[in-house]
Amino acid sequence: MPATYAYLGPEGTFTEVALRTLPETATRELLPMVSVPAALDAVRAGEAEAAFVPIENSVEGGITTTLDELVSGEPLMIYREVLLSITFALLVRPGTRLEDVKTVTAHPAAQAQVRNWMKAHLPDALWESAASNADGARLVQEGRYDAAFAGEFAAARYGLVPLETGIHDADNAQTRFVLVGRPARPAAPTGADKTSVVIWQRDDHPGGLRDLLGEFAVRGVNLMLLQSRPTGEGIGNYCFAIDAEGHISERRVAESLMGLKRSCLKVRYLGSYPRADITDAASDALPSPLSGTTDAEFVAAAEWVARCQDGRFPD
Ligand SMILES: O=C(O)C(=O)Cc1ccccc1
Repeated sequence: MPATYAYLGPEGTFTEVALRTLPETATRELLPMVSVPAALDAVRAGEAEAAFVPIENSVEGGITTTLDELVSGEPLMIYREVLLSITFALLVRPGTRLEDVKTVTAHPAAQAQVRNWMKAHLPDALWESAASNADGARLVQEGRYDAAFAGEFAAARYGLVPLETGIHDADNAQTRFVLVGRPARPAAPTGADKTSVVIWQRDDHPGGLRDLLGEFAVRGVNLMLLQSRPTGEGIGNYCFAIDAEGHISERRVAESLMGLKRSCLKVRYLGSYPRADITDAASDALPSPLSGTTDAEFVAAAEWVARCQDGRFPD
C-alpha cells in the first residue's frame, strides 16, 4: 500500500492546510485530487492509503458530495477528524479593482459563508461554483473568472493578490475534515471519541425516526450530527447519517448500534475516532455518562441476567 494521502486539491485548499496539521503527513506523499470522489476512489483503487476531504461546516452543514460517497459504493471508514477555522480572501489578478469584478467563483460550501459580504460589496457579480476554493483561484489565474474566494495562503501559488481578507459572514465558522481509509479496526478509544454510522430504515411508519433516535436516547448516547440524504429511490426515501458521542468499544454505543442493527434495514458503520473539538478526555466539556449507562453498569446488568438464566437466585 503506497504511503500516500490523497486530498481535495489542487494545492492551496483549506483541505491541504487542515491535512498538514496531522503529524504523520511528514512521512506521507500528499496527492492533490480534482474532487472528493476522485480522492476517495484513489483509496478504493488502492492507489492511496487514505484520503482527506471536507465533510461538514458550521454554517452550511454537511458537504453532500462527501456524505453521498460514504453512504454508497464500496465501504470506507473514517480514521480521524480535523477542525479548521475558516475565513476567506477575495483573490484577483494583480491590477484588478473591486469595481472590475463581474464574475466570482469558489467551492459551493464557501457561498453560504460569504453571501452577506457579497451582497454588500459585489451585489451584481455572477457566482459560479468551482471544484474547490484553490481550483477557483487557478481559474482566476487562467482568466476564466475575475475573482475567487479562497484562503489568503493560496494567492502566491496562483500568482494572485488578495483584494480583501478576513471575509466571513459568521464568526468562528469552522469546517470539519475527515481522513478516510479502507475498513479496518477502529483506533483505540481515547475517552473523547465519536462514532459515525449511516442507517436505512426498514419501512415508513409514524414515529420511525423517533424509534431510530430512541436507540441512542435510552442508552444515554448524545448525537452530534443527523443528516438525511436521499437514497435515489424516489421522493421521500432517505437514509440518515449520524454522528454519536462515544466509541464502539463502549457498551452504550455498541448496544445502540445493536438495537439499530436489529430494527433497521441496513446499518453502515463509518468508524469510531477521536473528537477534534475535545482532545482531553478529562475536560469539563465532556459530560459524564448518564446514570445506568456506564460500561460497569451494562456488565453488571448482563451478569444479573446470566444469573437469572442459570437459576442462581439473583437479588
Ligand atoms: O478545502 C477547500 O479549499 C475546499 O474547497 C473545501 C472547502 C470549502 C469551503 C470551506 C472550507 C473548505
